[in-house]
Amino acid sequence: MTPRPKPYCSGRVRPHDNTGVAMTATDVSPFERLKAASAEDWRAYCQHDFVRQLGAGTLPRAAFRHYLEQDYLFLIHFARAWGLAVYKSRTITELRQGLDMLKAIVDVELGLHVDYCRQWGVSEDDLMRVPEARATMAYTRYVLDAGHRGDLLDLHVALAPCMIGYAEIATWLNAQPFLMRDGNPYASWIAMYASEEFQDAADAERRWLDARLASVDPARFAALSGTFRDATRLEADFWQMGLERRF
Ligand SMILES: Cc1ncc(CO)c(N)n1
Repeated sequence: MTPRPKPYCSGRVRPHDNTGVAMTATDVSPFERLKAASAEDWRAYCQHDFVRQLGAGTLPRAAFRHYLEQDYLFLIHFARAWGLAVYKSRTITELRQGLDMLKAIVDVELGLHVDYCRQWGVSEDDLMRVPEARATMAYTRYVLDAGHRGDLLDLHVALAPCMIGYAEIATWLNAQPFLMRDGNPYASWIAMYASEEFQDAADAERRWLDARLASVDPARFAALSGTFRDATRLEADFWQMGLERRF
């Protein structure tokens, strides 16, 4: 049951050049500083019990199914967020980047998610009738509002816990001693986010953020840190919603 990796990174998506930033071995990249400013929240999200149980293979199937159903609704709003990124674009390069992501989610990823849900006993009809959980509303609408209020950088920062977080979670899980390596029912989920394609997309996003964050002043950085922290806490709530099968 190995779904194909999600096609996040199409050929035309190119990260911005980062050569204007002088890096030495001791420098911490701007994105790492953003994470460090919310270190405890970031850890609570990436090492959440849902994630640990998924890695250990002990997560109740009903919790995973509930998560998958809500993630379908999440993906619809995620696509809208990239539509908003298109709208908020000021250059053709930015516009293409948003459009490529929007197309990848709508044309391919949502279809793959539906196929994947079917393997877990959830049909497309079921998915279309799923009531939206409050944690799903909170997270997705928060991201969209951050984009509406702000500019493209605010929107990308709100999306960073999702794109970069899942990549880091998969990498972290694969390095844990508690990982169930044989017969883990969630192996294909981990493999999808550990895939080169998803990791490359997350790297491109890190580079884009590093380039943009390098030129912001401290007040703006503090405001963006607030957005990043909020989005990170809402991602943690999304795991908790899955774990407790809450609406
Ligand atoms: C809630 C959530 N966050 C991030 C991702 C990664 O795309 C996802 N599929 N769902």
